[in-house]
Order: sequence, then structure tokens, then C-alpha cells
Amino acid sequence: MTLDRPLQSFPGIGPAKAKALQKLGLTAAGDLLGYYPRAYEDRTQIYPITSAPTEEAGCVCALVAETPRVSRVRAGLTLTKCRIVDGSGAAEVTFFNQDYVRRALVVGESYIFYGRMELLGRKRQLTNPVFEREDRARFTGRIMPVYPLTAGVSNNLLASLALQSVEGCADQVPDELPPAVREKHQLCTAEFACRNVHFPADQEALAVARRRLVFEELFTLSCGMAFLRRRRTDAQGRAFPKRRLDEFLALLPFPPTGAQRRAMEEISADLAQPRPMNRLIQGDVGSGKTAVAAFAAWLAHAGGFQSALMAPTEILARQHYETLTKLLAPAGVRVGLLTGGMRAAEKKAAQAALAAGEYDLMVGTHALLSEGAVYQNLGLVITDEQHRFGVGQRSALASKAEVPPHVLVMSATPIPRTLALLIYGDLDVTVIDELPPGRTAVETFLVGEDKRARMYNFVRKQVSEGRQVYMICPAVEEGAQDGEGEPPGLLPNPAAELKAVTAYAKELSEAVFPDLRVAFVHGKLKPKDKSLVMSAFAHGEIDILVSTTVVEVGVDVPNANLMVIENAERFGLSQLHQLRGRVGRGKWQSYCVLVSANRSPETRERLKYFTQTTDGFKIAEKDLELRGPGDFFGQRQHGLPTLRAADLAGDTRVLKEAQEAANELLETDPELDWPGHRPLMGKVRRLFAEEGDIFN
Ligand SMILES: Nc1ncnc2c1ncn2[C@@H]1O[C@H](COP(=O)(O)OP(=O)(O)OP(=O)(O)O)[C@@H](O)[C@H]1O
Repeated sequence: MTLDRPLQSFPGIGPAKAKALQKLGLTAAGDLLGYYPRAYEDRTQIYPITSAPTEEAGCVCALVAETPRVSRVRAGLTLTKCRIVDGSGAAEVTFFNQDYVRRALVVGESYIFYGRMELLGRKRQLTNPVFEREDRARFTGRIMPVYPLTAGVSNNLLASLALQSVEGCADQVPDELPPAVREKHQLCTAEFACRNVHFPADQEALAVARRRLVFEELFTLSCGMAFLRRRRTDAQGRAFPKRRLDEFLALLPFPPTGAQRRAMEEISADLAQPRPMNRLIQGDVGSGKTAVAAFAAWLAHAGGFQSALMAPTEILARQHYETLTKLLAPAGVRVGLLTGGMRAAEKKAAQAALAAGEYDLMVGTHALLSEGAVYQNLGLVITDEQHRFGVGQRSALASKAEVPPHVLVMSATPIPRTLALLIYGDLDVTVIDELPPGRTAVETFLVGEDKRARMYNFVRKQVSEGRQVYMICPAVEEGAQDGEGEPPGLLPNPAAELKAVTAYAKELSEAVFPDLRVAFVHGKLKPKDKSLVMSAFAHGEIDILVSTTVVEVGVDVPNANLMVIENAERFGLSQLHQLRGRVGRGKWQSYCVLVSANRSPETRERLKYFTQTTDGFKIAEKDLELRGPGDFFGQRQHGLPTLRAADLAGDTRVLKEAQEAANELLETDPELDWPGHRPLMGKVRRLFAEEGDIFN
């Protein structure tokens, strides 16, 4: 067998199965070898029947003592039963709706059964166990892989295909790690790793195999990231002439905080160097990162350079556009807007003006990366992100400049240092650790259904005082499973009646607040409609905005001082923090009300913690602790390529080792073009393939 043997040529794989497998990205034997189990079932230990564990599944090896009997319990339900015996005693095995068992189990033959033994009085019973003839056992008596599945593909099918592939061609898996790296870090061979990640000889072999694969993946990732970074930082950029900070501060409607001023000074020093800046501004929600970005764009403009600011959502891009226009137009900075949601004619006009050099600062979404966006003398690239942009997108924007531009990244999410290093490279970090003055902490309450009427009264009171209110729900339509920005890993609780935006807005405007101006917004609206609603809210034309988490990122309406979050238990802590950050941005005392009928002690503890804490870093830590790293870094929130073996948060020690090894290797062979390193470069390209062709 060779690695490219099509799965369709395996026994028992017809067109339908092949199609289902393709959904998992599996078309050939080699694909299967690279499709790693997500967990394992330890089926090594074989117990005597009388001491088989009753708490968890285990294997017994026993003789079939009688011909299995099939009985029809009722229409659609049959039972197949028989007795099995070993030296220690006997048990009964029972199968539901598996009539084939009658022929599959032969009296007098020995089988291995895997399942959980139940004790019914003095009787022992196994229900629906997995079984195999002892002399042909493949999936019992060993550590069994558990694969990620899809409809039409069972774990047994994948395990059987994987076993055939491992036996047929594990020895052909190319070893793409340079031998010197493998030896230095004491890693096993590719073949050993392949065999043991699928069918581990024992737990130790599994650990050895896994370490190699995790290392290999993180090493490849680090090589790619270092490669990209070095290309940028080695390059000559352009220095911007220094300007007096006071000139810019005169444009601001407020004096800067100490932290903002420090950030501006650091940026100003960076931009005066010909080496391209690579700086991350990390500041809690509402800390005033926009003014800092505006400063950088102002400096670029003063030096004769164009800037681009890319935001993760349409709403945010429009908001930045408005704020920055207000702020910078008086200084002669021409601000343009380019988003995917614009009408075709509008977009065309914006692109033409951009290409003609009529804008000094272009604000937008991914549309800034489109072919039609042509820049003139692009000197500064700012991304405002919640780690939502991929590596490819970030470098695509930078590559629109003729000379490597200065790069500024703004983020409100605290991330561990090792990970920041990997994502952003050798960046300089500025922390804005001070909120604008006069902010009072947002008072946060947790209420149950019984306080709904009081909560509505409170909403009414704020509106009567001229304020505005956000009411957040987790889903778009009644019964919908996910509102956008759904916290990864939080499973929907089917019992909880989810407040759905459209239905809730209707109820509020018709029954609860018929005299108030209620509107709604969610991610599934057309961009144009979304921005109409948002801009009406920003201009005070709407009292109550019912919304999904689309307002989560960066929306800034200082007059809004109350946020009600329905089904609060459905949101992760970091997400709640982002949401709450939408209020408390003006001079009024602000409030956040979490509504939750969920009585589970964990949920109450989590939400209670949130009502007592306003520090974003503490909340992120707690979130990590409660939800686990997998969720925090799940769903490509980090913007890195998808990893198969490694867990970025869990494998930090290997990550560090792999990073160092990558840097060391690139010092000796910066382009990875020595013949021995070419397979590795191929691997780097494959890992980053989903980001587009970024290594050319
Ligand atoms: N020094 C300051 N003094 C008073 N108000 C300020 C100051 N800096 C910023 N603001 C105001 O505070 C609000 C929040 O600022 P901004 O939108 O820049 O926050 P942010 O850091 O981008 O937050 P988020 O992460 O939530 O997007 C804005 O209304 C802004 O005008």
C-alpha cells in the first residue's frame, strides 16, 4: 500500500462513505495517518468476569456458553441474549436491536467483550458490548483511538481504516524534521509517532509519539512565523519625521490619560526609526485605544504617508471611521471608508479615490485587502482585533505597501506571553493600564426571572432620564442554536428558553415599552441595515437596542448607561466583560444587569464573580480557569493556522522549546533552502496553506 491509495479502494468503502470521509478531509491512506485521535480508550486490561469494573468499561475474555436467543419485545425492539463464561464465573450479554449477533457469536468460541459490567442483584450483565473473536482481536486488548467524527462515519470505520493504513504504509511517512533537530530534542521517528498516535503500544509510547507530533507542529508553526517576521523586521522601512505631541493633543476633546500619553510617546519613538515598528497596544475595554491609533495615523500623515486601519466588523469599521474623521479632519487628514457591506457603486468610488491618493487614512474591514484596494505610499498598518485576523490577512495588508510598513495592533484581550510572541512575533507591548478619569465602575447585578418587572422599570427609569439601553440576547431567532460570536465550547442548554433577538424586540416594543423607541440589530442583518440602526442608536434616536453579541467589540455610545444581558449563563466571562465594556463610557453611573434563571451552583458562582470584578485581566484568568484553555483559544480566536496535534494553551512548554529550536535553525539557514531543510519548508507551506500564499 502507498500513502496515496484512495480510501475508496479500501474494502467496504462505497461512494457514499467516501463522500462522508471527504468531509473530514480524508481521501487517501496518507490523510488518515495525519488524522489524529482526539482521545483514547484504554482497552488493554482484560479482567476476569467476576472482577470486571462496574464503574467504567473494561474487557473480559470469555466463552459463549449458549446459542444467542432473539426475542421481540415490541414492534421495533428486539433483544438478543446469551450467557458467557470464563474461569471466574458467568455473565449475561444483552444486545438491543442487533439481531446479527445471533450468528456472530458462536457457541464454544472465545471472544473479548468490551463494555461496562452491571451488577443486577447477584447477576452480572453486559449491555451492547463491543466484541471480537479472541484470535482475531483488533480493537480490544489494546489502547483504542477515538477519532473526531462526522455524520455517516463511525469510530469503528475510522479505526479500521487507520489500522489498515498504519499496517500498510506507516513506514512510508516522510520524516520532515531535520535529523539534527530530532536528535537534539530526543524525538522519536515519524514512523514510530504515526504508529503509536493511532494504536499506541502503551501509554508511554503514546506520550513519546504525541510529544514528537506536538513538537513538530509547533516547530513548523514557529518556523513559519519567524520566517514572516524576519522578512519584515530585517527589511528597511521608512522613518517618519518627529512631531510635537502637543500639536496632536490639541485635536483631542479630552486630556490624555498618563497611559495614553506613554503609548503615544513610545509609538512616536518607534516611527522615527527606519526599522518597521511592530507594536501591540493592549488595553482593557474603554481604555481609549482609539485615540492612540489616531495619533499614529496623524504622525504618518504628517510625514507624508498613508495609513490603513482594519477592524473585525462592519459596525466597528464605521464607528472608527466616524470617530477618526471627527478627530483628524481638522488636522487635514482625509479619512476614507471601505467595507464589504458597501453598495457596489460606493465601493468603487472609495477604491478609485484611494488609488488616486485622495485619502490619508483608510478605515475598513477585510475589504481593505481586496484586489481593488490600491494604496499610495502606505506607511502604517493598524489592526484593531480580538485576535480575529489570520496571519495571512495581517501580512496581506502589510504587503500592500511598497516598503514594509509600521505595524500597530490593538487588542483588549489579555493573552499569555508565549502565545503573544508566537502570534505577533517579537513585538513590543504597550499596556494601557489606566481608564479615562471620571469613570465609575459599572454596577453589576445578577437577577432571576422573579425580578423581571423590576428590571423593566429600571430600564424605563434610565430612558426617562435621557439615557439609552442595550438589551443583549444569545440567539437571533427563536430556537436558533447560535447567535454570532457564540462563546466556543459553551453548549446550548436546550432547556433554557433562549431570548431571541427578533421575538424579544417585538415583545418589548409591543407589550412592555410601546411608548419607547425599540430597535434590534444582529449579525444576520444586511450590513447596510445594521449600520443604519447602529448610527441611529449612536445619534440617540433609539432608546432601547436589542442585540446579539455584535455590539461586543468596541462599540462606543457614551450615552448608553445600562446593559441588560438575557440568558447570561450562556456567555463566557471574557465575553461578558467585552459586552459590559459597552457601558460606563460616559459621565453617568452605569449598570449591567445579568438575567439568568439558571440555578446550577457553578453558573451562579461564575456570574457572581463577574458582578464583583471589573478588572479585565482577572476576568480573563478566571475564564481560563473555569472554561479551560481549549475554549479560550478555540475557534481560531488566535488567528493562527489550525493545529492538529498541539494545544496552544496546554502545550506551552513544548511550544517554548519548539520556538527556540526554530530560531536556532533559522539562524543557520535563514531561507530554509538547504536540501535537508526543504521538506520542512514544504511542511511550513502546507501548514499555512489556508492563509493563502504568504511565503512568496
Ligand atoms: N483621556 C480620555 N479622557 C476622557 N475620555 C476618553 C479619553 N480617552 C478616551 N476617551 C473616551 O473613552 C471612550 C472609550 O475609548 P475607546 O473607544 O478608544 O476605547 P477602546 O480602548 O477602544 O475600548 P474597546 O476595547 O472597548 O474598544 C470613548 O468614548 C473615548 O472618547
